[in-house]
Formats: sequence, structure tokens, C-alpha cells
Amino acid sequence: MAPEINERATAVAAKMGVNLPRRAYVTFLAGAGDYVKGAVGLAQGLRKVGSAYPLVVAVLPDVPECHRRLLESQGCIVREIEPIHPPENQTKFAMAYYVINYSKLRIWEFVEYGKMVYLDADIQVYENIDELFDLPDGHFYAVMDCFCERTWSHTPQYRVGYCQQCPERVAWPAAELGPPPSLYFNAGMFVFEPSIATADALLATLKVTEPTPFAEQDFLNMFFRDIYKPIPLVYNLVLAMLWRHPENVELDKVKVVHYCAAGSKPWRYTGEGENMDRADIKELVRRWWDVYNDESLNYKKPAAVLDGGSVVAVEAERRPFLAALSEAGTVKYIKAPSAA
Ligand SMILES: O=c1ccn([C@@H]2O[C@H](COP(=O)(O)OP(=O)(O)O)[C@@H](O)[C@H]2O)c(=O)[nH]1
Ligand SMILES: OC[C@H]1O[C@H](O[C@@H]2[C@@H](O)[C@H](O)[C@@H](O)[C@H](O)[C@@H]2O)[C@H](O)[C@@H](O)[C@H]1O
Repeated sequence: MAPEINERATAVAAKMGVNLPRRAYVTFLAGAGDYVKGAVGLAQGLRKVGSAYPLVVAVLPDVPECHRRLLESQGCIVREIEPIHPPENQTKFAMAYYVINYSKLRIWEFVEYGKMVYLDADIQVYENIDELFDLPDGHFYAVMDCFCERTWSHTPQYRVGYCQQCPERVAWPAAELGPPPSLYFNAGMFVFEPSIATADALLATLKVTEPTPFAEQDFLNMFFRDIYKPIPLVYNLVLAMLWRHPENVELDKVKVVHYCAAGSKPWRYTGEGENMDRADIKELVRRWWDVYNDESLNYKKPAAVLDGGSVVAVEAERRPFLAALSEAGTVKYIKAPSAA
């Protein structure tokens, strides 16, 4: 649904003195490649677990029209964003394409929402996580990352074998390297509050910050260091945890899986690559495909509502509210036959 309709439905609600939940999940999509499958799978996964909030997809201009239509047909709210490029630099990013990930920072401009949960498109949600929206305001919530993969080989912690996931295994050599690194989160999933002031501060700070190998993830860790609050690993299982810190993982309790290990993207999975022949990886990839291929999870057109004669489509979670408006005689709410 286009944001202006979203705002009109909100305005109708406001007339009734009711603030509709200004909450949404948001993911990021760049390019014309196959990450769109991840975003579609995520939309279906959120529907399967009965999330009460819509999925916004922040798309770069290079995302083709057909991918945008596909996302809208799956109930996503597609928002084009302007790319953000880091300052000219000689940095060698951990993955060359990480340079595009700075554009993720545009989501702080989505101020029609009071609180959002960001999820990478290579993430799948297997249990309802709407409770994250009720975390106290004023903090940045995310799951701690792991420093043990080769992608971290440029860092001192990797060189000395230190990881925040098990600080007792190899003590940080404070005498040699000074204080240990601050708690560091994986930026594939986080809970945040959009704000123009924060968006402006992010961009102004980025302009004067030397890019580093983990691109916007490093930058966000620096920027939000003082208000960062770790949340349990169940909300973002970085796959490498399965072989790097199995003692920290209770797989049957994990709600969110982040397919970020090399070779683990389900839509590209061949079983080749380090650790990709593990039984747990094969099972997690199968689970992803089960959701992606489940046609019963396809988006059903929302009930339509007449507001002053014009049709305003609304998201499923607004139906009960609009039925109440209809009873109040404010709008005529026509339930589509398929609407539950
Ligand atoms: O070609 C690309 C590369 C990345 N992304 C987006 O950027 C996120 C972060 O990139 P990636 O998942 O590859 O990082 P990882 O967590 O796997 O290192 C992806 O999940 C997508 O949401 C995208 O849309 N197209
Ligand atoms: O642009 C930098 C990216 O950095 C992160 O990816 C990394 C990181 O998680 C490492 O800790 C893992 O070892 C590695 O596999 C993984 O690719 C985020 O998941 C991604 O959203 C994005 O911010």
C-alpha cells in the first residue's frame, strides 16, 4: 500500500482519537538480483507467524519495477530510498558489495513509524517476535555478533582468538592491546526509532568517518555504542554460532535465523562451502524453502473500506479497527468475501 493511503487510514483513525500502531518491520533491497527472494520469503514468514505489523521494503533505485510489483503483491509497502555512499576511501570491505549497505541508514527517515524492527533480506522469522516493539524507547536493540569467522581476520580480536561470545576462552590481552572492544552487534537485525534528527546526525557523522571493513555495521556500532542494549541470540542466529559457539545456541528456542554464512543463502544453497554440509544447515535451508514455497502464505487482498466514497485499502491488522469505525457509522467497511 502506498504510504499516502497508509497515512489516510491513520488520519481516519486519528479523527476517532485512536492512534493506530505506528510500527512496522523493514528490510532493505538493492539491485536486480535474487535477494528479492529473501524479501518475499521474509514477508511470508512474518505472515506465517501472525505478525501484527506490515513489512516495509526500502528499495534502491536499481531495484526493477517487476521486483517492486512482486513485493507489493506479497503485501509489502515498497519505499524507494536515495543511495548513501561512504566517503571516498581505500578501505577493503570484508565483502566488496558491503559498500551498498550504507544505504540501509535511510530507514531512519521513515518517521511515519514510531518504532521499527529492521531485518536483512537473508533473515527468516520462525516465531512471532512482535514483543520486540514493546521494548522501552530510547535504546538500540540488537544481538551480539561473533568474531571467529575469517571475515574478521583483519581485526585484533580475531588475531588473538578473542570473541565476545566467550570472553573467558581467550582473555583479552589488555596490557598489550588496551581495553577490550565494546559489545558489538550484528546489523542484520535491530530495533530502532526512526527520527529525522537521528537520520541527519547519521549522515553528518558518516561524512567524517573513515569507512571500515564491516561498512555500515561498524558505523552503526560506533554511532549507537552508548545506547546499545544486547538482546538474546534467539532474535538473530548468525549461522556461524552453530560451529563457533554451539554451547551458546539452543536451536529449538531460536526465533530468527540469519542466513549470513558464506554459501548459506537458501535461494542459492548448493551444499558446497565450509560447514554447508552440516545437518542443521540443511534443515534450516529446508525450513526456509518450506515457507517460501507455501502458497497458503501468499498475500490476500485486504478488505476495502469506503472513506468519503474513495476506496482505501488497509492492512489486515487494521480490519478490527475499521469494523469499529464502520459500526460508528464513520466509514462503510465492506468485508471482502475472502477477508477473515
Ligand atoms: O546484492 C545485494 C546485497 C545485499 N542486499 C541487502 O543487504 C543485506 C545485507 O547484505 P548480506 O545479507 O549479504 O550481508 P551478510 O549478513 O550476509 O554479510 C541483505 O540481507 C539484503 O537485505 C541486497 O538487497 N542486495
Ligand atoms: O555490511 C556489513 C554486513 O555485516 C554483517 O554481515 C557479516 C557479519 O554478520 C559478520 O559478523 C559475519 O561473520 C559475516 O558472515 C556477515 O556477513 C551484517 O549481517 C550485514 O547485515 C551487513 O551489515
